[in-house]
Amino acid sequence: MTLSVGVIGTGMIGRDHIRRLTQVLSGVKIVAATDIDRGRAEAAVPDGAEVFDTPRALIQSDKVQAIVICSWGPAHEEQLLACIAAGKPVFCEKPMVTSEAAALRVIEAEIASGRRLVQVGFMRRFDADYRRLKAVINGGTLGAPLMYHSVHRNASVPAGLYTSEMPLNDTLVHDADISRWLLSDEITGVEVRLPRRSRQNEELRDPHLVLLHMGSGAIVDVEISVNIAYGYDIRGEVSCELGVAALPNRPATVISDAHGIRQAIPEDWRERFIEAYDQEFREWIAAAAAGTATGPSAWDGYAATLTADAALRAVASGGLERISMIEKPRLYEIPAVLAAEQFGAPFTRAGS
Ligand SMILES: NC(=O)c1ccc[n+]([C@@H]2O[C@H](COP(=O)([O-])OP(=O)(O)OC[C@H]3O[C@@H](n4cnc5c(N)ncnc54)[C@H](O)[C@@H]3O)[C@@H](O)[C@H]2O)c1
Ligand SMILES: O[C@H]1[C@H](O)[C@@H](O)[C@H](O)[C@@H](O)[C@H]1O
Repeated sequence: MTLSVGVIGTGMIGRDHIRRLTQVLSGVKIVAATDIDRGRAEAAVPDGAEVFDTPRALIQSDKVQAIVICSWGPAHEEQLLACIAAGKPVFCEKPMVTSEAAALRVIEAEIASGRRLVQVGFMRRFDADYRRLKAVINGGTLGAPLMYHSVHRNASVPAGLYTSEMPLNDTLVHDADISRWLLSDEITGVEVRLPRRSRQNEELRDPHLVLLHMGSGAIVDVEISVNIAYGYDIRGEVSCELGVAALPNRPATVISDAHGIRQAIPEDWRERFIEAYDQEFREWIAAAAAGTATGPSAWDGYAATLTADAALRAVASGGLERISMIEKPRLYEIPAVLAAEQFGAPFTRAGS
């Protein structure tokens, strides 16, 4: 079966996803698109695909079986709710939504629909290096994870479009999600420290040092730098009781010349996570063709939103901001057998 997909939002990542869905992956075709800038959608779609005037018309069209949302965060809620109301599987780029109330509305609608329809674009979970790191932690030979050090550096961010809240409600959401996933834990509190401000972009508060307090007592520190100039640099290291497990450096050609010996650094996320995005969509296509979703869920989108909100409050208060989640609905509990298949054996202490 070939899954017929409609794309909402044909900006930077929307076009990149259209490229992978038309040129890289199989079992899928782009049949429709829409963007508030109609010309942009027309330029982005393959021949034969229809450009709709509104997201609602695209979602309700009989020719569209599943939807990919790549519009701006504040537009996601309405579009997600329309997809759920139409009973169609939907891949939604992060952030899933931009408020706790909106996240709860999405969760409530999905539960009422009776099955998972929403997959959130936390692509790190599909990256082979992160998956190997999680398998090592789950394997238990290093003992319990105590600290996770996460580094999230962007070379630059678009002036005027990327606002001062976005390091915490747009960028940090990836680190929040991967921390929960790697440590199989929930975030219960957030602190933010503001170092000396970078002169790279005087308009923005940058960088941020964020501390995520996990339910188990583990602590995650996250460096968010969005004007680091030299490239897109993502690092991660988990300190456990008996050892340390870290993401490897990315393989890149080693260049030797008059400036020394060096390796190129990815320019942005499209290059660094290219295989992860491909895998994320491979798994989404299979799930959507079966009428459902896989991987990061509306529950994970909700958790990331709560973390972003708490981080913004922590900047204002200067202290520890607690997070309290609703009880996890059964829809979002991964059946144990599936979890073991996906993530390796459940975590056990070494020697136990
Ligand atoms: N997972 C990742 O690593 C990753 C990377 C980049 C962007 N993103 C996310 O993807 C989304 C898009 O980011 P981008 O960088 O492509 O932004 P962008 O500004 O380049 O593109 C967004 C597009 O959506 C359109 N749009 C906005 N609101 C709309 C609406 N209500 N209806 C129809 N079209 C609408 C805009 O006109 C624009 O063309 C954001 O939520 C962003 O956080 C995720
Ligand atoms: O939308 C992008 C994207 O999510 C990237 O992965 C992240 O590094 C950027 O900070 C963010 O602005």
